Amino acid sequence: MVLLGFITRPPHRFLSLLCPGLRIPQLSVLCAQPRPRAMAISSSSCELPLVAVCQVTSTPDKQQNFKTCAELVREAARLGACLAFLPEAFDFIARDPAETLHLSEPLGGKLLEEYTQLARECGLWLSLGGFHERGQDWEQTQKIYNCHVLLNSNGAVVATYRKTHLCDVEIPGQGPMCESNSTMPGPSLESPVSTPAGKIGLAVCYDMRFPELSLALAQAGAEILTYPSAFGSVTGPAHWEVLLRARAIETQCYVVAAAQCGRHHEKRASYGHSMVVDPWGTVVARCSEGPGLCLARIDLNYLRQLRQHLPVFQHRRPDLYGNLGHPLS
Ligand SMILES: O=C(O)CNC(=O)[C@H](CS)NC(=O)CCC(=O)C(=O)O
Repeated sequence: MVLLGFITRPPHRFLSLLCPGLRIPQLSVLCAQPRPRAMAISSSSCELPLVAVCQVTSTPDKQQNFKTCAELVREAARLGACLAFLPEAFDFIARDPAETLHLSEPLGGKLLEEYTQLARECGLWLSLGGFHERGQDWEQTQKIYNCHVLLNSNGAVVATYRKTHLCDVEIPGQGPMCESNSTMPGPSLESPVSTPAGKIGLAVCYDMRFPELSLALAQAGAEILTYPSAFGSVTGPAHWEVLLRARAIETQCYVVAAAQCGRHHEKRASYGHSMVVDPWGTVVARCSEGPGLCLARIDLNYLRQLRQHLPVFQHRRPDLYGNLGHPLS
């Protein structure tokens, strides 16, 4: 007999963990609870789209960074992923703003061309989480954008989002960050984009601290929120997972966060712990400290059921606090 019932706890679909940086043999199942029968009949897990999250330690060496990212993307494709996510600054992390500007390229430059070839070769979509982009106003401003670029499996640019909240902060113990020294804030949000894994809302790193942005993306139809990041080593342990899980729970979206990890150069290190969070707030895949890959299946039926059972978007009171997160552009 098949029991169709209320979902009493999040049904965990295929959850595997792959971190080549670790010594322990990988491909462990993160959550041991069996899937409720009612969910098992709604969709077979191997038909669900698989996404891969890549964790790297970018340095100022662009060619080496490309090699590392390309290896992970090829591995993601071999494992059956339809979409691979790379972190903020996947192209490079420089030692100072002058070097950042020097190493930056336009979207039509050589590096993006290499990623176009890679997407085509592997036949998967790529979220390039934070490209140091020389925009159209480069000649006047001599500043760049922190641009999240989405490529389809033909290597075509299907969307770009330029980070709107710049990280100008001074956290004791972490060293000052002043992104606006080299970077211009993006002018607008980007409507969620249809991909083989679901509708993706684009953001970058520090943007995750602004729930207004995630609400705007969710209200515009996002099913997956993406926060490619290079989180610091002090804010990381304190805030990273809490913020990502909060964004997932309150928007009822999957959250995919590819992260930088380890030491980039003598002055800078990142926290790592890339993860995928499901709309219930469960971390369904995660990397550890080192470079590597983790994978998760995206179950949009589960997302829709959860939104029916817990209809927070129908319970909002914009009459009390305004229509936060509206409109998109
Ligand atoms: O510098 C580059 O090349 C790319 N940009 C970044 O790495 C940015 C600005 S320095 N990092 C963050 O936003 C970290 C946010 C953070 O750590 C937090 O919100 O706690």
